[in-house]
Amino acid sequence: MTKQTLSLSDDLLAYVVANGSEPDDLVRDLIDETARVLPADQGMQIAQEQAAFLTLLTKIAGVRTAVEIGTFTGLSSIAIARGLADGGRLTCFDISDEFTSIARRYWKRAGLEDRIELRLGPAAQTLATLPAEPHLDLVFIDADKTGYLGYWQEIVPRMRPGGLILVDNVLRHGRVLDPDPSDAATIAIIEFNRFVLRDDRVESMLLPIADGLTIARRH
Ligand SMILES: C[S@@+](CC[C@H](N)C(=O)[O-])C[C@H]1O[C@@H](n2cnc3c(N)ncnc32)[C@H](O)[C@@H]1O
Repeated sequence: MTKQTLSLSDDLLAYVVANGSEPDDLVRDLIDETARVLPADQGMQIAQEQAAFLTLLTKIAGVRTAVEIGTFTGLSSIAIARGLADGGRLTCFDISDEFTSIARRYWKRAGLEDRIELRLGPAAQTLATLPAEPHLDLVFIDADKTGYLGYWQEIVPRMRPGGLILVDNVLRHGRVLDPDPSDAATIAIIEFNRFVLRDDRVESMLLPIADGLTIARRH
């Protein structure tokens, strides 16, 4: 028995993906196109095992109303939209028309365009256009790291009891351990993680998947 999460070699990660997270042709094309067209930004895309996890979790939770903050070229939005219950809807927030024009093309190809709505603009402002009452079943936060705490504060009151909030990159590739971090994103994530831990509106844990994924359930 081991008490420690394995650190994955490339081969072991490939095994993990091959055993349950293998992308289909559409997702493979999206990953390839993102790498070809946006080589400097491709690292922003979620990992394949995270995509599979998002789809499964969305199904398990019977999600009907979902929000994503940070869409990029569309991998996580496709993963969530594929898991939605019948009649379910995903609203995506992003600031980039360039990145999301690729996402929109793949939503159409996947037959998901009727389930997904895109709202362009800085999420700090556009999130305020959501109804104020608790109505969200699942939210995925994966945009600018310095904005996380503000997005959290907008989102938590809008979650239904039992609703799930997922937050990506909460380990900053290990930089959260830096005793004197110099980059604003890492400082913001350390503060964000501390805040979530003490937020008694939710029960949460930090999953060591990819670059760290917080999963929180609204009381
Ligand atoms: C890490 S990427 C998202 C990756 C995406 N979830 C995926 O699976 O491919 C971050 C995204 O956040 C967007 N973004 C950055 N700042 C933003 C802001 N202030 N408001 C809304 N979106 C923002 C960027 O345009 C980018 O597409």
